[in-house]
Amino acid sequence: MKITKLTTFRIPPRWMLLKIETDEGVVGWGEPVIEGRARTVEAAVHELADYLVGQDPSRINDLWQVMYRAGFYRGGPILMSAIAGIDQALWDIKGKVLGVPVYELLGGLVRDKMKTYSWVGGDRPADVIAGMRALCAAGFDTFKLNGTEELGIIDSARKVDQAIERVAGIRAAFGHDVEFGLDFHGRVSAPMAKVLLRELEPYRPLFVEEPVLAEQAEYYPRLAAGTPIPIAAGERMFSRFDFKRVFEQGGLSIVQPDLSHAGGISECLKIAGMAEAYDIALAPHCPLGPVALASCLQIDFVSHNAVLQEQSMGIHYNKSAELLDYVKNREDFKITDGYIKPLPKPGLGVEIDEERVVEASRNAPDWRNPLWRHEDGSVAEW
Ligand SMILES: O=C(O)[C@H](O)[C@@H](O)[C@@H](O)[C@H](O)CO
Ligand SMILES: [Mg+2]
Repeated sequence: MKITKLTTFRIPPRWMLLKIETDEGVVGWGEPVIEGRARTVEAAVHELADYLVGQDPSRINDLWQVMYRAGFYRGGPILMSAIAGIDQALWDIKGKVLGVPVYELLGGLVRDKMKTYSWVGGDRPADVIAGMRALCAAGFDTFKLNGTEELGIIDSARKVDQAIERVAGIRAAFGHDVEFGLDFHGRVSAPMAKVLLRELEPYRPLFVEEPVLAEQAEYYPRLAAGTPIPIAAGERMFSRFDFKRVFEQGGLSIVQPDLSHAGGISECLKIAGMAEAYDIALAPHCPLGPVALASCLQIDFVSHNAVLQEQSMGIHYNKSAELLDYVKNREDFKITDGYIKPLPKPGLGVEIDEERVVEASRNAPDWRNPLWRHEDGSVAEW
C-alpha cells in the first residue's frame, strides 16, 4: 500500500481535518491544528507531505521519525501539530486495514469506560452554577472553568476575592457533589499563583491547570511545595523532550498532552508511559474536534494512569459548529453519567461525514483568540 494524497480541510469552529488517501482506497483521518494558527499548520502538513506521498503508511514509526528529524529543525506547536494529525491518520489507516480499533493495536483495554469532564463558564467565567446544574442533569459531575479573567503580574485583593468567591459559590451550591478543575490558562504570574493557590485550598479544586505559563514550568515544583492542590499542565508542551524536563523537576500531578499538538498517538503514548513512571496522572487536553477526541480515547483506553478526558461538547469556543457535527457515528461518542465507552469501530473509531466537511470547508473562518489588554493598555495573557 502507498500513500497517494494528503488533503486538508479548515472547518468551523476553528478546527482542521486531514484526509490521507492510499492506492488501495483505504482513507485515514487526522486533526492537525493549533487553534488560531490553522493555516500555518496546514502549510506544515503539506511540506511534510513531501516525505509521505509514495511511502508505505504502515511504517508509522519510521515516517514519524522522518517527519520529526529529517528537517533538522524540530518540535514546537506548529510542526508537532502537523506531525500529530498525520500520525493520527496513519494509525486510522492501520486499524482499518487490520479491521481493529487502534487501542487493540496498542495492547488492548485497561478500562471499560473513561471519565470525561465538561467546560463551564466561558472565557470570562460566568454563570458557572447554572452551567453546572444543566450538565449535572445530563449526568456530568466533573467540570473545568477558567480560574480568573486577566490578571496583572501583581494584582489586587479584589481580583483575588472575585476568583475565590466564584469557587466558594460552587461549593455553596453543590457541596462536594461535584468536582472541578480551575484553568489559570497561563493568565497568572508566579507571585499571584501562590496567593490564589493558598486562598483556594479550603475549596479543594480537583486541580489547578497551567498555574503559570508553560515557559515558567520551573515554578511547578515551587508552587506544588506550597499547596496540596494538584498542579496540571501540558497543552503547551509538544514532545517527550519538552515533558522530560518537567517530569524530572517534579511538581506536576496531572499531565495534559494534546493529541493534536504533541506529535499524535505515537508520541502521546510515550508521554503517557513516561508520566506513569513518575506517578503522574494523564488527562489529555482536548478542546477540539472529533478526530482529536477519538485519538485521545485510544490513548486513554490503554494507559493505566489516564484519569480524566477533556471533551469540547458545549465548550465556549464551539459557536459555529459542535463536536459531533462532522461525524456519522454520533452514537459511538455517547457520554453516560460522564463516562464514554471505547469506540468500537476500526482505526480511530470515528466515521467522518466527508460531504459535511467539504461543504463546511468552503468558507471556514480564520478563528483567532481575543487579544486582551490590561487597564493600562499592556497586553494581557488570554
Ligand atoms: O484547557 C483548555 O481547554 C485550554 O486551555 C483551551 O482553553 C485552550 O487550549 C484554547 O483552546 C486555546 O485556543
Ligand atoms: Mg487549559
